[in-house]
Amino acid sequence: MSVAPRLVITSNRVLRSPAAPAAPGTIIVDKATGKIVEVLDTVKTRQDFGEQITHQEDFVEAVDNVVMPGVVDAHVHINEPGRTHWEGFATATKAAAAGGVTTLIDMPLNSIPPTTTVENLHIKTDAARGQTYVDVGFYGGVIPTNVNDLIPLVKEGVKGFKCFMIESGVDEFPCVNEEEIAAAMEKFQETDSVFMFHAEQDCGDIPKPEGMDPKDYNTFLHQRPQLLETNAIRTIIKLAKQYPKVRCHIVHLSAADALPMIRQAKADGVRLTVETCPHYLSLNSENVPEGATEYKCCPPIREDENREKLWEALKEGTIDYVVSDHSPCVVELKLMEAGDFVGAWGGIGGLQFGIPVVWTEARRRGCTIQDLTKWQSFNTARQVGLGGIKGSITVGADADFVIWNPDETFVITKEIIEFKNKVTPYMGRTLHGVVKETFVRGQKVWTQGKITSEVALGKLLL
Ligand SMILES: NC(=O)NC(NC(N)=O)C(=O)[O-]
Ligand SMILES: [Zn+2]
Ligand SMILES: [Zn+2]
Repeated sequence: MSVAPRLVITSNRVLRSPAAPAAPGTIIVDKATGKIVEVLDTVKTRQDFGEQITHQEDFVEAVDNVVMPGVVDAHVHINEPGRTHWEGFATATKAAAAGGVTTLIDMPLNSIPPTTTVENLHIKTDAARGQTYVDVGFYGGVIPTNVNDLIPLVKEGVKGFKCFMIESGVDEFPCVNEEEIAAAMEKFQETDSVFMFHAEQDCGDIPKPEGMDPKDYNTFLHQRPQLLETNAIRTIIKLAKQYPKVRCHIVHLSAADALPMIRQAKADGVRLTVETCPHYLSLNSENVPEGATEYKCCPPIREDENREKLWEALKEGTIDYVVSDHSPCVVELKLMEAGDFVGAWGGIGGLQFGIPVVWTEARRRGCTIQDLTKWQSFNTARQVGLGGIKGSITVGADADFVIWNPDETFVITKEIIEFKNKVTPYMGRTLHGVVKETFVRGQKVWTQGKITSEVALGKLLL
């Protein structure tokens, strides 16, 4: 009688889902399908599995390291094709694997062409195929001219749509006005697709930075006040009420001033979800060094007091989850030598460091690994329609795991960064939370600081 080969992982700290704390467990995976077939609540031994273990490395004893559902990073800019020198599929997904991210969802802009038509989506997926070390899904974009492309993109399997309410930073992806948003909502109300907003809206109230020092972070902060975010979010909530069937989502929330409005909208039953990012939860404007443009992103990193309010909102569930918004560019466009905050590209490189950046802050606020799983794996998976498949360790789900040590620290250096352009505001920081091994559908893709799969086995999720 032949036995089905298994991968077995044991640990004293298995975190199955946000519903229960870490506890001893044994996870049994069918190697043929990459699915979890059984989860036991005791730590078994190698002998318990006999011939079901065909290779020594298929029995993994994590001991006191945490075994958690792989992170689902639902907001990443991979700029291939067209701007592959900014970021490509191979480098981005290696960085993901290194950071315990087993699924990422790619944003529709910064690659050329942007993902705004079915044809463009195919150009994107052709570029991705065979290059990804983790699983990758795709968002479509809403721009002024593609209202008739939206439903076809939904049918192709995009995981949602992003639009901008202010210039996006790239010419190929223009922003939309209220009328154009409403026209897109007409389409989306027949679907379950999520409509995501870059929520900054200029109602003629941006002060010009004239006479201000471009190397001073406050000059940039002054140009992107909280008001832009509250303007946009007020508009989004108004439109969401007009189209109550449409799932609306605010990406990368930075402005705590918008929280009362969001709380009220959620209490009123508006279909609204909200994300924030590790940089808004860990960095503050008071500590941005002069000319340090690696900190520039839109909306901006704000004051420490604002950051604490974001933490409160995350803990209470007003903010639903945390994503990287990894949006890098080539070093030159960061204008680091000039230290010009006004002219530099806005976007932060941070994929790979989501777990340690959030965990380092979370642990000193009394949050748990359960919370982290909810914010970075469970809720994000559910958001993009992958609940039950990704984001939890449960029978029938994909065997996507990150094994990590929450108590160990490490230092971020250029040498350990896997993403293409080694620019990040976290450089030199000592963080808690060391990723040891990453598994995607039962295959070990990362161990001991290295990629372990010789071929890129990531799946495109369409
Ligand atoms: N063009 C961009 O990638 N923009 C991104 N830039 C940031 N966040 O600074 C974003 O998500 O808006
Ligand atoms: Zn954005
Ligand atoms: Zn983004």
